[in-house]
Amino acid sequence: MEKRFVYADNSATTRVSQKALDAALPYFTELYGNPSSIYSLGMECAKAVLKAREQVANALGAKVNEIYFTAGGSESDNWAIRGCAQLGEKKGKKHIITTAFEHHAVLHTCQYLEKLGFEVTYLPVGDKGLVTAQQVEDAIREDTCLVTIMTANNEIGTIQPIAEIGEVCHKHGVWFHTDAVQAVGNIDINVKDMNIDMLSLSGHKLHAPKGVGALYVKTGINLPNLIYGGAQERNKRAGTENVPSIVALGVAITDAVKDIPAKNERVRKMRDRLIEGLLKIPESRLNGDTEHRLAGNVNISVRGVEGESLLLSLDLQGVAASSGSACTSGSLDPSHVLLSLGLPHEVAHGSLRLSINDENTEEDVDYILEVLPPIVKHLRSMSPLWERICRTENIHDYTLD
Ligand SMILES: Cc1ncc(COP(=O)(O)O)c(C=O)c1O
Ligand code: FES
Repeated sequence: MEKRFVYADNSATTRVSQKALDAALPYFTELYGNPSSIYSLGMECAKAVLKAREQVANALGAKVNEIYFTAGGSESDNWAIRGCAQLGEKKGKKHIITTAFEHHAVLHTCQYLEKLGFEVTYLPVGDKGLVTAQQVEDAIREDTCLVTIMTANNEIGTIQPIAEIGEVCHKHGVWFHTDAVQAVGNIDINVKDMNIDMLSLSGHKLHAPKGVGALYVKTGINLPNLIYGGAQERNKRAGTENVPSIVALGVAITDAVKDIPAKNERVRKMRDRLIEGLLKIPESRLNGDTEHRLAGNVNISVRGVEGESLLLSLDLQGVAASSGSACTSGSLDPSHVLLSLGLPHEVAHGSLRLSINDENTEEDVDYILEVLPPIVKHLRSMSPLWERICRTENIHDYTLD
């Protein structure tokens, strides 16, 4: 098969759609006003920001004044969690519930709050990467101010029972925030039906640019500022708006939430063919639940090889993928998500995430299935770790066949 470029890392980031780019471009050139200015050029821009706010609100089933634009998923997570902690502290509530496999934007914020005297419960996610509403209910205490649990995991794609978790939180009068950065555009979301009080999303995961995102905050929650210094975002988030990116986010999210079931059916078929093909590699396993899983997520561990080596070899063949998450791929530490499933370090290290979407084709799948197994075979033939595994576990070393 001829060498081709296959982008299979859509959980790391996505391409900006042509439509989103076209909508944004005039706001760099002709329509460069400051939305706070009162002359026409400024007001044009303020109108564009309002339209984008309506588009984001519609995509989530929220009200326009419940949407705040931010600089992305990490900022939204920080704002929601630190804001709720501040509100909770005033009422003497200094306990937070989250899971062991959240994105670092959530985990590191929680760890920071622990240093300030908060107590955090990190719920275990089991070997499938799922939590239950019952686990949340059992962990709620008198002094719990916030539950923050991601809608879909960025590494293994597992989808949590958000509506049930939200219901339990409301029963006990606890705020519920969800990091839906990986979920928006991939599963249908309605913040009211799903009992969500706060939700983080990020533009670059849904075909808008990097560095723009939003936080949904339910009416009635008076979240304190994360950034002070101006009246933007209804006095809550200072700083001149990133108008072109906000416009692009409005357009991109409107498209992203259209016809999700139909889009997913096609993506899921490709994903399942990938999984089936890759699991033919001896001593490989799929990480995370098979059913409650994003349609485009494949996460496999291949024993006896390093995830990093797999990535480099795949890159030479034109395939862009990821090992663990984008941040962890730069380091040699195994992913905290895979460790939270109970995988031994050795297995977690040999993990590969392929995240496809509706821009991928059946030919992409064919290509990955053609190039990956020989890469594994080659890497194993040079791996002292694989040799040791074969020797100690009496596995037939097929790389020598
Ligand atoms: C689940 C999750 N939360 C938060 C983020 C951070 O988003 P951003 O890159 O927009 O700050 C990411 C991106 O990797 C993510 O996957
Ligand atoms: S990009 Fe997701 S872990 Fe950093």
